Amino acid sequence: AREKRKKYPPGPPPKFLIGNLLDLPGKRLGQTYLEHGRRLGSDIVHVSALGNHVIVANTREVAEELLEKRARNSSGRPWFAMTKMLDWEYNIAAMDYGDEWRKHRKVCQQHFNRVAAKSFQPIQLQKTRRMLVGLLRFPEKFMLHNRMHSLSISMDFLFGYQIDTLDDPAILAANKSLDIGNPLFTVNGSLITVFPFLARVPAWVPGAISQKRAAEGRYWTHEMKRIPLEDVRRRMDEGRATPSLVSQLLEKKNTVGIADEDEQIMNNVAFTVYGAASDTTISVTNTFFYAMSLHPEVQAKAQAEIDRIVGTHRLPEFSDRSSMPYIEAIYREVMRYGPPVPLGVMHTLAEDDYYRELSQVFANIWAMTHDENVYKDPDTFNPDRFLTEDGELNDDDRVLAYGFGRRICVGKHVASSTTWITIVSLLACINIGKAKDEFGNEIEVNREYDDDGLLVHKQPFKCSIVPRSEVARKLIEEAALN
Ligand code: HEM
Repeated sequence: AREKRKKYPPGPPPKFLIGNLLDLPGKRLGQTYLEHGRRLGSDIVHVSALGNHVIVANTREVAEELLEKRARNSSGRPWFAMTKMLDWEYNIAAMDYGDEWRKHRKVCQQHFNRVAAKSFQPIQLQKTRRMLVGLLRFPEKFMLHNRMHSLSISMDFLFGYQIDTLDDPAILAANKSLDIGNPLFTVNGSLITVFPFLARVPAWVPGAISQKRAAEGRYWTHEMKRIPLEDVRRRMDEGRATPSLVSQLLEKKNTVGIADEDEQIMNNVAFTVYGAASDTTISVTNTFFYAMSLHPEVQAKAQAEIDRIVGTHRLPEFSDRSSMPYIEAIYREVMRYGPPVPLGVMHTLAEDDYYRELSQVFANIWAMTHDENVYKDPDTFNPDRFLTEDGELNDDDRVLAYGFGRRICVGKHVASSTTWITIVSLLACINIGKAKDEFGNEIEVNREYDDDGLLVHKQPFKCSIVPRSEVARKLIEEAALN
């Protein structure tokens, strides 16, 4: 046993059986593991509990070595007893490395690669303009508009499903299902839930899911799948379906016919993406609102670039993207400053590769994007760090927030264009600043984030949102008519 122990990198001392479980907070894990690493003088940290091992890679070099150079042995996901109990086997992010995953990933690549992802641009543009209208009418509800925005984009391209309210039953079901399933993907989750006799993990153990909660999870997962599928089928029968990934597949099924397996794969892609695409993008856009409310100087510089390239008499289009390095730098900086999945998603390190026993590796994306040796003053929001002295983009173009290796986010081109068009359209039309109280005093912005161990979200905060000019207001109103 001593031999084995020696093979693991350093970590906080484990307690008998429960190991490090009770030492580990459920929040701010990026920071916690970075601090452990610093204290131990190591860029890899090891924690264990109940016979499960987790390795956290704190630097980009270690993550690239383990998850990219050794990708053949580090592209799996653990077998979760809970995945089955929650009926989460549809979820591509949770599938182990193998043929099943490969087939699903291939379909994702076909639809979400850099070129194919362009077909979603009309939807992204239309929904972004709708968000602008919402902000004009109810600016204080910016976080709700942001949620609607992100969800309505993916539900539209996946199912042609239109969302008009956040009380939409498909959205409620997805939220409930994800609330129960997401904790599996956290460090604490992987320390306990890969445990085959999960049912015996007592309910007081952080992250344990009771049988009752699992049953609830199954119910909501079922609803989350049923509602949009029934909707798209009904609209097709009535001849009023708009083109979407699922409707195109059903169309093909009704004409030339397709294998049941292909239908199942497409459905799984749609169900997975509706979870994977929304909360992540929502988190990024809220971080953008937050950063803008604190940095009027960044906003002014961005608006000068927009006015120079786009002018003030039309709204930005995707074709403007490559002409605006400063906006691109803001996109990169938002992703660096507030990576929505700070510890990424675990990869299983196959036996006999690096360490003797099976373990899960997490890439500490937060630590990498806040590494002082790479990013000076990492806690300061500063897009200039992505520009050269003459204002061109520098070569730091890898967005680490999308993860690593063969499991890297397969939706990164979709995510990038949704985020970009949102950022540039908001900057073009509105000014974001600190809100004022009834006496005209600025209200301090709440800086805290909520954190469920997988995703981080800005806590609600107040900011002021006003049209940049009368011309901008008119542009938004005209866009609403299209
Ligand atoms: C800013 C938004 C987004 C961020 C920050 C993000 C981040 C991530 C991360 C960190 C992973 C895990 C990578 C790893 O295991 O190393 C992931 C996986 C995934 N993402 Fe995204 N994502 C975003 C948006 C999207 C969108 C828009 C889609 C779909 C169109 C998507 C689909 C997926 C899928 C299907 C997986 C699972 C891939 C697999 O396990 O093979 N994501 N994402």
